[in-house]
Amino acid sequence: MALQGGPPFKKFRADNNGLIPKQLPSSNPLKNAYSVNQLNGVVLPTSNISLKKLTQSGNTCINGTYTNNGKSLKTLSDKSKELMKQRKGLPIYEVKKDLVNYLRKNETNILIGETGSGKTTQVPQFLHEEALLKNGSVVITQPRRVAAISVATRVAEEVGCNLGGLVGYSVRFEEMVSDKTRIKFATDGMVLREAMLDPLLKRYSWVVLDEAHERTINTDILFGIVKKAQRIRKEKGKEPLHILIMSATMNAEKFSSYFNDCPVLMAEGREHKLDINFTNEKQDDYVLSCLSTVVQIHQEAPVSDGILVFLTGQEEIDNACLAMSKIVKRMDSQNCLAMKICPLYASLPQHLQMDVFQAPPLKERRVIFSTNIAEASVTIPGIRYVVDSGKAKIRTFNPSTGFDVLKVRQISQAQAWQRAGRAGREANGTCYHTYTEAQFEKMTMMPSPEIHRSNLSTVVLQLLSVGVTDVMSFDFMDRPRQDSLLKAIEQLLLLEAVKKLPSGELQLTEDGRKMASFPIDPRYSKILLMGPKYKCTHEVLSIVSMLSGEQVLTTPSGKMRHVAVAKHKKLASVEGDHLTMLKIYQAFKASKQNKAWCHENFLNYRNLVYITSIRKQLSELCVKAGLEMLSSSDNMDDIRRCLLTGMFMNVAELQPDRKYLTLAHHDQAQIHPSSVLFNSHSSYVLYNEVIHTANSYMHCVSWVAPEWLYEVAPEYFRTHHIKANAAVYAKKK
Ligand SMILES: Nc1ncnc2c1ncn2[C@@H]1O[C@H](COP(=O)(O)OP(=O)(O)OP(=O)(O)O)[C@@H](O)[C@H]1O
Repeated sequence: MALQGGPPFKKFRADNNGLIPKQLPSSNPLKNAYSVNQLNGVVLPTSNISLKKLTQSGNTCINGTYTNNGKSLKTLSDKSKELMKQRKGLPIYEVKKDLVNYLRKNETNILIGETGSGKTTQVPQFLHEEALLKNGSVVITQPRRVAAISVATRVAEEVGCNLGGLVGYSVRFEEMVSDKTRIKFATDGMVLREAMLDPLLKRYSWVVLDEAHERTINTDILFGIVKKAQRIRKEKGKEPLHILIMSATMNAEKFSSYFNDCPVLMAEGREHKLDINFTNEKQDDYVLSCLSTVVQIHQEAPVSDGILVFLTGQEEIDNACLAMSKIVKRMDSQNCLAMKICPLYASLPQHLQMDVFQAPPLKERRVIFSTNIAEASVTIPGIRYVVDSGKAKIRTFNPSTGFDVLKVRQISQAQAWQRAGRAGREANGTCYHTYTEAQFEKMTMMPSPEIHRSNLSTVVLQLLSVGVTDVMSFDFMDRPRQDSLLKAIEQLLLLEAVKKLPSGELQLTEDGRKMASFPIDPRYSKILLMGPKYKCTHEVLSIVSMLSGEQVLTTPSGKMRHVAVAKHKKLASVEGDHLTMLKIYQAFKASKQNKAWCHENFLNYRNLVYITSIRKQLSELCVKAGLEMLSSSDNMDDIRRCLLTGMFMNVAELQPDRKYLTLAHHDQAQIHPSSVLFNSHSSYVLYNEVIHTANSYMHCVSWVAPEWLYEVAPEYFRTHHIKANAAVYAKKK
């Protein structure tokens, strides 16, 4: 069929004209792509054990009866029998006996196995079945909530229990656990929070740090925490804490050396074949390349074969979904198969995220456009094809502004491999990387540790709350830069979240302890803490929730653009973007969360619903922290004063040339055209972030009075001089 596609479609046409994506040998698709050993870039220490296919232990399911320590538990249903058959087919299951022996022998192990080999779902069950948990339980960390929930759901099914029974999960603001839970999947952030209350992690006999290669901040901190907990438990003669580090793609030598030269176990083999393809030529537009690849697959593959496409962010994904549905409509008229298109990103309401883990539709092809939240750990039913753009939004810290920004960047080889690994899980699979093999070779092997790319104040706060007082000498696997750590400490000192003891050690203040209980930037939690003082807890809760969610204004292109702009203007507040956010949130609540109202006003309904849920969760934490829930809906000044208590480091002053100068770093910046204050010239403004493109733009801006600055943070503004400061200061004196 003829697609009106243009060059990118052509590039992927399988028409033997030299434009077919390069296919690696199918007999051993990994051979010419990359293998675990190559990824390590090192020869593994000789003590490492390669777990080849060995005989099955097979002692957990005898004639359809599930046993634990020889005790018959229950007869398996047909579904469970089928699941048991699937389990036994997994490469990890085949080496169960050997693996369990090694795990029993060593307190710390590293396990490397191909994607889909069964590490995440099987190893925790082995620990339970083989009584390695003793009286404790195992927690398996995941960098993302969607993985924690979906894997827990699968393991509960395999074990034959309800979620929250023997198998449970714990993610931010949501837990499915009970006294019976022995196998718990949790986000790394949740385990870190548990460590704040119980630094020795006493309830666990095993901690499994899964997808360790991702090197999220939380996982990196956990490395140090579990290592220390293991050592102290040993010194105190307490029950040992076993540590297991797992991934398909990791630098084994580095991890082994950090964990006291622990052994590295390698489980070889994969259950299903995976074909890896690269393009022959560089692509100009990765979104278009992904769309054209999907179209090609859609024309050729059976309807039951699902496609998972990796793009970078919400907006791009929403646009890709829209573009795809238009393409399919055109194809429909030419008798093409129907397609169900699903977005998948973190700010999507959870029930929609989990929808993709349901069985795929029968008569439509399912195509999922996802961010990297589906990159590791997950098995999405029906996915046989992966299309990888090679890009992701990656957190980067700008030390001159003090802010983290998400930027579209090239992924690492390890991430490319993880993405490919989402196909070939239930059956043979194929991955199309929409970049050349030469481009792949140039990618870094591993993602750089997030701790090196982020605002460290949250990290320092977390370290202090788990009792690490000498932050500068914490056992980091990759130590953050000294100046970044010092800057983070300085920010926390300014926010009065920490204080310096005469010994030089840092101590959390009462406010700091409360701030650490909020899973948000310390600047935002400080604002919430100050809500009662300015009698506006409710208002700042709404604003902070809006700031923590995704963009709610939708601005279509074309004719409707000016209609949207006019509608948005009606919701604008003259005080600035923060109070505009409040107005929008309040109007949404007043509409009773009405979808049609959102549509009429060009607001993203889904994002507003998500923000409502964030607000609810933060509000519960405020109550837990003992904050008075006060409201001053008519006092706009006090609300901005309160915002300043956390954001006083983000103030800019108008200069005679009508540009602003940030007081923290004396950088020139302009108000971004999307701000309601664009074109206004208030002497002082509060901004949320400065984004550097060709110009430096302040985003999310509100005007503030100079005397408020002095009231809110007198010390800070004594040293960060403002023109009006001298007068105000003199008056106060
Ligand atoms: N929700 C699910 N539905 C169907 N099959 C599943 C599901 N979850 C897991 N599986 C099966 O179990 C296999 C092993 O999954 P598991 O997540 O344990 O592998 P893994 O080795 O941890 O992979 P990765 O390194 O990619 O996280 C999958 O390849 C798939 O065959």
